[in-house]
Amino acid sequence: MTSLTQPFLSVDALHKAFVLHGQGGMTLEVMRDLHLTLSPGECLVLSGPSGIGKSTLLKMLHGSYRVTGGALHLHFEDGELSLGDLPAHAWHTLRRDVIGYVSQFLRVIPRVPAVEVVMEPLLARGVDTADARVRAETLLARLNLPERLWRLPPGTFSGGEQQRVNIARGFIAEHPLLLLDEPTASLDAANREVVIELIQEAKARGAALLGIFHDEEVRDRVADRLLPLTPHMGVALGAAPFAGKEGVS
Ligand SMILES: Nc1ncnc2c1ncn2[C@@H]1O[C@H](COP(=O)(O)OP(=O)(O)OP(=O)(O)O)[C@@H](O)[C@H]1O
Repeated sequence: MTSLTQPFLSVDALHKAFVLHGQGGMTLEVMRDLHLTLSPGECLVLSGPSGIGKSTLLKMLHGSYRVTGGALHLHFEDGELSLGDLPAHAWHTLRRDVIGYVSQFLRVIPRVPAVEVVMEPLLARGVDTADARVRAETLLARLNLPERLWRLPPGTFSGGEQQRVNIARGFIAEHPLLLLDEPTASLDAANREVVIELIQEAKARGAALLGIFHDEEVRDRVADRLLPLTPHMGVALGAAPFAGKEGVS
């Protein structure tokens, strides 16, 4: 991968509609004319009421939902990449090397121990197994996951324990773009603090972060800007600078 540019991500006139095949092909429009830019080292936080399309935007940026109009671009020093028309194998490479995603819930794989779930993104990049294990254990310890759990599959872990495995897996590979969908939702205060630190460290190393945080304290401490999504998405290009309150323009 080559160097990142300013902005690193741009979203122009984005449109999303779902076709509901179970409802006679009815169309549900959830996003219209969304614009945003995101630079390296910056954390942009999406806000707005439930159902407005925050998670849908992250899923389009991670390739799990199709874009129905407009453009998504990543900008590198030697050119730009349009995410709207990428083949599946390109998404695989992009998710491995460029775009990380931390959702609220861990996708549990039966029989795979927690530490291996966390190591996997590094192994996919060819990092040596011993090195990957040390880095995974360091993160799990930092997130206060008891050592006795590291070698167990996380299927039976509590919600907060699973979420910490998920966070470790999401942050371990230091992706240049990180999508965070309520990563602190079921964490206690001490572990929320660790996640805030991980986000601040990611920003310091130049990662661009786009997140959803319902916890106002976390949001206020990590956000450089807020992007309030409004019905029908008349959202101005590049949201207003963040001044500690939602919707400041
Ligand atoms: N796969 C899908 N098929 C059909 N409709 C969907 C699909 N995914 C999301 N939607 C709809 O899109 C709208 C936006 O959902 P989304 O999850 O993005 O909202 P949100 O802003 O993240 O909400 P919340 O804050 O409650 O998580 C909702 O009306 C939802 O029902």
